[in-house]
Amino acid sequence: MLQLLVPNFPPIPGGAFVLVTVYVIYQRLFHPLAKVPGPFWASLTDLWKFQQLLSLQWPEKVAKAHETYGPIVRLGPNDVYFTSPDSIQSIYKSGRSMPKSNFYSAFTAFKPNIFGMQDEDLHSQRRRQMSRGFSKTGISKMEQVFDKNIIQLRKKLDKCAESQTSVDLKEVIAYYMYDVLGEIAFDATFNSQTESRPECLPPINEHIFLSCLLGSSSSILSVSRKVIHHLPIPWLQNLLEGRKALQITTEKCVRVKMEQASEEEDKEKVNLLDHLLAAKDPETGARLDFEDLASEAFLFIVAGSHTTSSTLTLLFAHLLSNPHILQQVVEELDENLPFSEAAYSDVGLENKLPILTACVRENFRINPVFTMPLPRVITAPGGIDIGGMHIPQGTNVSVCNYAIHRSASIWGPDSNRFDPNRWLRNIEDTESMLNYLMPFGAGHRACIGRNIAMTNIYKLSTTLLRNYNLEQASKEREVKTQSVGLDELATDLKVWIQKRDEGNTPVPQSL
Ligand code: HEM
Repeated sequence: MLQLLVPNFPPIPGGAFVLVTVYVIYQRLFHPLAKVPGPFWASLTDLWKFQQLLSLQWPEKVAKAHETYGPIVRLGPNDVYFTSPDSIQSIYKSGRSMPKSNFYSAFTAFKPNIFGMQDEDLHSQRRRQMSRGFSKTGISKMEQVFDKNIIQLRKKLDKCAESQTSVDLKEVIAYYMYDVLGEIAFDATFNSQTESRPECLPPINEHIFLSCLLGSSSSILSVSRKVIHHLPIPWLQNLLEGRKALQITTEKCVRVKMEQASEEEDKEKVNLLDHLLAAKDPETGARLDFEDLASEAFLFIVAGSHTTSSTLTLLFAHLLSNPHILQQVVEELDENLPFSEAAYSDVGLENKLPILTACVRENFRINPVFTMPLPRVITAPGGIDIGGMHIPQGTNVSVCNYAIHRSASIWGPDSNRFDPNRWLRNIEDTESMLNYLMPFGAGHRACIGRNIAMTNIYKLSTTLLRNYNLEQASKEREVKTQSVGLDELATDLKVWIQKRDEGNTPVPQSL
């Protein structure tokens, strides 16, 4: 009798249809985040994020979603993104009550390192163990490594100037920064400046892209990490091979360093790994094991080299695309720095060079390179209010730095324009704008390598702009980027180089 009343649907698709309908109705109408606006598909599935990452335009897509839906946007079934003015404080500066989400587990290559750790106690212990290496005193001991590598870079530029051949600044800066990182991280000599072959550069993009893709569906991470090895998809296998290659390089460097360290117990600690090799657990006195050391060494390369070289390349790209601003920077350098030093010290440069400083900040604002999601989990049992909306416990919440840096309600209607002058108007505006500038993240998990990055940015930009005339070889003026979670200039940055004589200020052709 029942069979006569119930239509004869094939059992599995029919059941699936009902389940999907119930799921959609729940996510759209009854889920605690149902009222948060956002793209339809994003409220149903993490695949929306996956797809945006695949487009290599993730930060632009997040900014666009904010433009369409407002300062609070649901970009995953359990993910909410913010550009409201209070969001940086609420999400990143609330300490341990907002730990990192499971997204970060996707970055684990050996053990979780300081970047990926979700255990807050372990994180603060590791950060203490590392902090001396990253301090101002620690960095001053690295100065000779920076200078030696700048001199090597200058030799390459001198040759190009003499032979009147163009040079790709993006490439030479990447070689410079990789060599610097190898030395300051664990005394390794990568020789990429000497070899000058793109294959010498580490496959950082592969590792970051793989991690961001896997992390975008963090609830199924333990399964996807295993399954991915068996998927016959060449580009995915390529990403896995990239991560493996990075692991092998790091393992080799750490083993060499460990052997040396056992012979040089009392030697002055200059590189970052030295400090970790000497670190002891405050309670047990135990040293870090090989995997701990390799995890952190892996991170130094991944987090330090490409981020800094991309930032520098983008800074040069913006200056070369805006010749009138470049000229102001060069005039400021001419007034403040003696001619022809091999490499300038960065001490005091930020105050001495307000125009360059404004350009550095504006470059960080318009093109922060660390644009991957930086999600935190709300652990407060009753949830918290952010941007005037109540967000329940267990939700992943993020600020995409690219999106908040482009928010017209914070930066004004010209928020998409590279305009360093916005930093030079008055001190009150500058102080308030700095609260919304977060290229290095914010709060207790913010970048520990910030001073290393800033030292290199100031040293290299002043040294090159004081001693060379640079002119973009291509007529392309628009600075286009692509993102695998870390952003970089989408094209090369070919320039013509001319060595400057004292007092020979460049006159850009387009002026
Ligand atoms: C322009 C260059 C750089 C940028 C834009 C940058 C950006 C960032 C950001 C946004 C974070 C925080 C991520 C989060 O909240 O999850 C971070 C963390 C970190 N960065 Fe950097 N970084 C740069 C250079 C460096 C350098 C040179 C090093 C080291 C050699 C470094 C090492 C680290 C480490 C170890 C962390 C984890 C800190 C922690 O969780 O306590 N970074 N970086």
